[in-house]
Amino acid sequence: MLFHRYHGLGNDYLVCHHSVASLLTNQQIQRICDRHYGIGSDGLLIDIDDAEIPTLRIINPDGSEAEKSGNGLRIYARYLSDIGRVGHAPFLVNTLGGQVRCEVAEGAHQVIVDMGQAKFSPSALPASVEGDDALAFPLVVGGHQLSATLVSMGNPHCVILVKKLDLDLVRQLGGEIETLAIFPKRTNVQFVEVLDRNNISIGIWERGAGYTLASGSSSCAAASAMRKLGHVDDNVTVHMPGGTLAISFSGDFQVSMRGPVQKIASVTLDDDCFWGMPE
Ligand SMILES: N[C@H](CCC[C@H](N)C(=O)O)C(=O)O
Repeated sequence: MLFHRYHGLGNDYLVCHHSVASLLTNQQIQRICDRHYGIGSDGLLIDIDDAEIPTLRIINPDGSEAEKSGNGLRIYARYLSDIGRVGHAPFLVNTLGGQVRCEVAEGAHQVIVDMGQAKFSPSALPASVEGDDALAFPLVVGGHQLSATLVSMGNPHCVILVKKLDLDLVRQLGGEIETLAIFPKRTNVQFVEVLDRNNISIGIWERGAGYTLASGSSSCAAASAMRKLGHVDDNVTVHMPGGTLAISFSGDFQVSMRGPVQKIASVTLDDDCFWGMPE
């Protein structure tokens, strides 16, 4: 079975055709994503090419399915370019979290994705929080008084504004916030420090993946929350441990993301990877 391994700012994914994915159980996908017993990855991207518009499914390392992934979409767009299915003209991609527009820039190392509209209604995540939006609301987690803003990019995000970013706190509290009862489908988590009106620094805890070096939808959500709160302007550089993404806003919180993609390898998986697993 053939997999293609890419990363976007250190948020790495395996890509495979749906004819390969259809042979795999959810347990086997989790094994493939394991960094010791499998190839290792922050998730699996499944290319569904039997429709006129390319369709992407996104499976997290814990086997859960995500509605959208920003780095995943940039990687998928680059993969479609590498296999010659698209050129440099913009094209549409369908995801569970909605249709997006992608463009692979010259040289294929930069990809632009119009990620759709940021939504602030708790019901969009979903989250069981009263009101039309949940902006800078108090959340007590692990004895810490936090200020949370909820955003949907098609997938759910809980954005925590802090004075000073502490990545250890992201690792310490991320999993507890991810699984709070107010998030029936769990949530992605970002801790955000506003550097100035055009720069933010974020730490990421991903739903179904844990701490990651970068996240596209998290960057969009964090920048959108800070814009909604009036802390940033229409163009924001998001600084993450894995690198930076350029986020820009148009209209009513329509979010565009531009950033790099690199191919690492194509990998043929040996069936022995699954030896000893329950049938
Ligand atoms: N784990 C996320 C999906 C991947 C998000 C991240 N890798 C990105 O680049 O947006 C979720 O369950 O919503």
